[in-house]
Amino acid sequence: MSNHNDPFTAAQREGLYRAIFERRDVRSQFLPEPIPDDVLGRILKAAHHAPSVGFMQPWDFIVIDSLAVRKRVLASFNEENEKAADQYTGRRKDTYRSLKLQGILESPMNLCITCDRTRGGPHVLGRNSIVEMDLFSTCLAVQNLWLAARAEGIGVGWVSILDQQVLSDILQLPEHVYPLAYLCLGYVSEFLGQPELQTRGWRSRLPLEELVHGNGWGGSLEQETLLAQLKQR
Ligand SMILES: Cc1cc2c(cc1C)N(C[C@H](O)[C@H](O)[C@H](O)COP(=O)(O)O)c1[nH]c(=O)[nH]c(=O)c1N2
Repeated sequence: MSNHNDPFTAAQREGLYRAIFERRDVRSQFLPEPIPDDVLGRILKAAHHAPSVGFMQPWDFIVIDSLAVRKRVLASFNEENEKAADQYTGRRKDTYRSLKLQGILESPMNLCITCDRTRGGPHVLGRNSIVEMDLFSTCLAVQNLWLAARAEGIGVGWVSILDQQVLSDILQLPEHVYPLAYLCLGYVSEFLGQPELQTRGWRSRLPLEELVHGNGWGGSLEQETLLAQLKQR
C-alpha cells in the first residue's frame, strides 16, 4: 500500500465521497448469494484499520451464518420490536409497524462486531478520563466496514432492536465483551437513493447549516462562503 502525503486524485476522492453518500442501511433489498471470502476479508480488514483509542483495537468480529443462531436473534428482535411499537400511537404506530427494520434471515450472513472492554489492560492511553472511548472506537470500525461494503456493492443493515443480554447469551460472549453492532450483510437488488426512513416520511435529513455553530452552542457562523456551501443540497 502506498504511503504518500499527496492528496487523492479527483477520481479517488469521488470514490470515497460516493461510498459515503451512497451508503445505505439495508433491510429489504438483500439477495441470498453468499459473500465470497476474499470480499469479506477486505471489508473486515477495512474495519480493522479504524482508529481506536490508545490503538486499543477493542473489536472482534463474529461471523454468523447458522440459521439456528439467526432465528434466535430474530426472536429477540420480534420481542423488542413489539415493545418499541408500543411507544407510539395512532398513525405513527401504524407507520412504525409497516417499517421493515431487519434483514436477519434474508441476508446471507450476519456479523456481530463486539467491543472487548478490557483489551489493552486497565490503562489505555486516551481512555483514562472517558471510559466509553472503547465503544466509540468500535463504532468507527463499524463505519469503516459499512463504507467498504458499499464500495464492494454489499449492503449492510444495523439491527439494534435487540435485548443486549439475550444477544450476548446467544453468541456466548464473555462478561467483558459488549455486543456493539449486530449487522446483516449481503449483495442487494438496489441501494436506495435516500434513507428509507426519509422516503417513508418518518424523519428527514436536517439542514446542515443549522447544525454547524460558531464558537459555542447556537453561535452563528461568520464564514459566509462556508455557510453558502453548507446550504447547497
Ligand atoms: C447505531 C445504529 C442503530 C441502528 C441503525 C443505525 C445506527 C447508526 N439503523 C439504521 C438507521 O435507521 C439509518 O442509518 C438511518 O435511517 C439513515 O439511513 P441510511 O443509513 O443513510 O440509509 C437501524 N435500522 C433499522 O432498520 N433497524 C435498526 O435496529 C437500526 N438500528
